[in-house]
Amino acid sequence: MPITCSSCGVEKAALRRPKTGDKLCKVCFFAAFEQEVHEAILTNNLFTAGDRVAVGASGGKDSTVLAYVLSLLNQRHSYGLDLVLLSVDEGISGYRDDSLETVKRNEQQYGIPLTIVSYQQLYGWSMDQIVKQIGTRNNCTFCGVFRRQALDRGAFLVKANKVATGHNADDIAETVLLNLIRGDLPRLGRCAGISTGEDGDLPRVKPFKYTYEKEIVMYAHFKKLDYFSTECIYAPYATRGFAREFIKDLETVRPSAIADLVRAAEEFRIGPDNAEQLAQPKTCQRCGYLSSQDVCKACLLLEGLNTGNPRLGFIMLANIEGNVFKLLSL
Ligand SMILES: Nc1ncnc2c1ncn2[C@@H]1O[C@H](COP(=O)(O)OP(=O)(O)OP(=O)(O)O)[C@@H](O)[C@H]1O
Repeated sequence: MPITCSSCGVEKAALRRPKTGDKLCKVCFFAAFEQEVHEAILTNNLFTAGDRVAVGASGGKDSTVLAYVLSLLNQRHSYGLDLVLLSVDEGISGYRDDSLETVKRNEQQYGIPLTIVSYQQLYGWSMDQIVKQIGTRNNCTFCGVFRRQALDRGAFLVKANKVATGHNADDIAETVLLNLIRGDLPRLGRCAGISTGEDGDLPRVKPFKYTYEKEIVMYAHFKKLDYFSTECIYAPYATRGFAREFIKDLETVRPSAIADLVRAAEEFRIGPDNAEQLAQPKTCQRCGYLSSQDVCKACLLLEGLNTGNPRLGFIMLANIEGNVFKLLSL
């Protein structure tokens, strides 16, 4: 006997929402999903009419759904946003080149203009070249630091005043756990924020902060969105993967684990000692882009690469972060 949608009471239920357990038809699921993102945007004042928003577009499920839903909500609720797609080509053959083809199709499908910036063009190094130099152990650190700055630089290039990324509740829960393991209290207190850098030139917002990854996948699947679903070829070595597996296991005994981890970090109060460690935003003395230190992390890592001693950049980075675990992993 088919189960009826618990929202409209008319249509056949097509799915069980991972977040609430509700059995819904496709139309009611779409409506609930979109409404929750809309409420997260409104409640947290993520956007102001006239904002030019660079949507970080990797071609993966999260950013593809984000671009689609932002464009839909922008029209439906007249947000008055000027949306642009911004992709960073890290130079990973067999991975990013394929996913960028997806973003190029999304540009046509959603009618949002796309700009691509590359590590090669910005730093003179592709990730393939970096991995050749340093191997696959610490490569995600280089990629993460460069991507963060590349998104800033791309956003300045297209004259965006805000960056939106597809980070979802699962991503944030993983970050909470990683910061806890590292004992990085200043970051622990900050990582669950739905927006960062509000005081600076380029705030970043995460409209999917409360959205579960499983629901994003369901949304993309039922809407038949065009996205790229292969994992990064260099990612299997990242610590984040282990945090992800741990949270998945935890969810089997505690289904609210993701929401709990996000809430725990939100509730976390930064004491005066840790507050001092929260560096104020400034500009890098070398490249002039946003930095929390006199010389930004990208420039430190680049110095190591360009002097043929990539470990040096990594050590300098670990030192300014006071991250003994990074040093131990060398
Ligand atoms: N190469 C890139 N170019 C532009 N934005 C990116 C890129 N990589 C990541 N991002 C942005 O950062 C967010 C989080 O990236 P992450 O690497 O965690 O991927 P993810 O969780 O698999 O997301 P997605 O499914 O969108 O790839 C993405 O949703 C996207 O907004």
